[in-house]
Amino acid sequence: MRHFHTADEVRAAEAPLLARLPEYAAMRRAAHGLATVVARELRVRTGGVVGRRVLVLAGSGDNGGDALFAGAELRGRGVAVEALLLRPDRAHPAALAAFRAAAGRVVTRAGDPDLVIDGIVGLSARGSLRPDAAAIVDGLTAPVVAADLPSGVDPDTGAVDGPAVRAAVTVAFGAYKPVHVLASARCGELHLIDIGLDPDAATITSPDDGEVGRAWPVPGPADDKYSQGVTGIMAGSEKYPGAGVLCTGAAVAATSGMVRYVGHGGAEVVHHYPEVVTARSFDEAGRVQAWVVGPGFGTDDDAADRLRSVLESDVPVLVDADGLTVLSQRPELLRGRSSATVLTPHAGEFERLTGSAPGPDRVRSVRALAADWNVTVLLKGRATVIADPDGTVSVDDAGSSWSSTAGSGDVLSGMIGALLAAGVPARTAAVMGARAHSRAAALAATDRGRRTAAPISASPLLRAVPDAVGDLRARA
Ligand SMILES: NC(=O)C1=CN([C@@H]2O[C@H](COP(=O)(O)OP(=O)(O)OC[C@H]3O[C@@H](n4cnc5c(N)ncnc54)[C@H](O)[C@@H]3O)[C@@H](O)[C@H]2O)[C@@H](O)CC1
Ligand SMILES: [K+]
Repeated sequence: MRHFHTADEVRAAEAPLLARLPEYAAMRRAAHGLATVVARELRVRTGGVVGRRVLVLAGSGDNGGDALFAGAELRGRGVAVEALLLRPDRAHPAALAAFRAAAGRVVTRAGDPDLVIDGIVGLSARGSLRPDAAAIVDGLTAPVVAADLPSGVDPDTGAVDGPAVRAAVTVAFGAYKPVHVLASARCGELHLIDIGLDPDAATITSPDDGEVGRAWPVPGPADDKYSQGVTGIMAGSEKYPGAGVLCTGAAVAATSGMVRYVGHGGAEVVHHYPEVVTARSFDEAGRVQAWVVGPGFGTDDDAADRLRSVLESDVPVLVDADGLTVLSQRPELLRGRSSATVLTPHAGEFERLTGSAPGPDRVRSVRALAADWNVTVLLKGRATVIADPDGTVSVDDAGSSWSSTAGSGDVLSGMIGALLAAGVPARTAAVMGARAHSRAAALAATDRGRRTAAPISASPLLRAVPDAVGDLRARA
């Protein structure tokens, strides 16, 4: 499990550490880790360390101090290090003294370095890069190694509302911060340096692939089709039969139990998946352990009646797509639910549900909806944010955007529905489904082996689900 600590959580954990250690010891540990990573990057990228050129961009706080201390250490390893001080009058005094003592040069122009260390701003960052820093960063061509986090990106929300650093590598000090999962594309390759920080458990986490693989339900010796969970799918319509096919197919692929389909697209579904049992109505469906309701099933009064029937049942229900539109008009349908409810909106559906877009602080917005409506919410995105009503948040970083394609959400909801039917708790099911879904998208984009990825649609994504689950289980 990876934990992502907010700036306040890191500061709370920093206080006892700083009280215990000699002055600058924590910074020196951070700087040593940073210098080690930079030296490794120089070796990989240029074939050596001695005589290579590194530019340190140092702001006015401890983040600049870390970068200058690292610059001093790299000087000791024979690197030609220059430092550009964004606020020369406020540069970290001890770190600047160490840098000068190591014969580091302070310059006023960026030059032509092999690598850049971004020590402009760290945990105390507010807003995007200021114009002077933005102009310098804009002119860089060398790869950037960010100290703690890429400057200009909000540490707690990952929001970028103006110029910001795009790092090739980020070296996190003491703990991962939310920016590292919410804006992973800005961070590049991540390294964590142990500086002796021992923070409490974070409220934002992300499971490892191995944990997802270990928890994936597979049939045991005593299992039969019913004991592994029966998933009910209410999706698709005469107008949109594809949503029913994709959603049902994903439930079939995700676990080994049984899938029932209810709706107007039964013939299409059975044509693709003969193992699916169909019914015309909810009342005729038979026993189901979790429902997925909404993809492509319409938003009229009939759809609302069907949604009501499902929500009145006492099993977990996932509401997606058209189901969310209906719910946004009739939130009272959730009243009295005795079992878990999972809502899986994209940003537009989120706005329909709450009246406002998720905004820059996606974690806060998702938490608020989950608490207000007493549901588990999964907000889709490159970083998918999942919150329980008690405020616990999991984030799945897809690592790519190949799944941004029509019908991909229907696949996701079918997979999560099957996990719910297998008895996996709501937030865990959502985060496991999201992880397998992003893995399947990445596998499909490379056709499970092609060297260069290419765009995909939802059908190859769905076909890659068993390989994705197998991959995750292999990491268990
Ligand atoms: N306290 C410690 O002993 C440790 C601190 N660490 C480092 O300290 C960093 C935090 O340092 P600080 O709290 O001094 O603050 P920062 O270095 O993050 O920021 C310094 C100052 O920059 C200004 N600033 C804010 N947003 C800005 C922006 N967008 N553009 C330009 N300037 C901006 C603010 O005045 C802020 O106080 C961490 O990220 C980490 O790198 C690590 O060395 C670990 C140990
Ligand atoms: K930084």
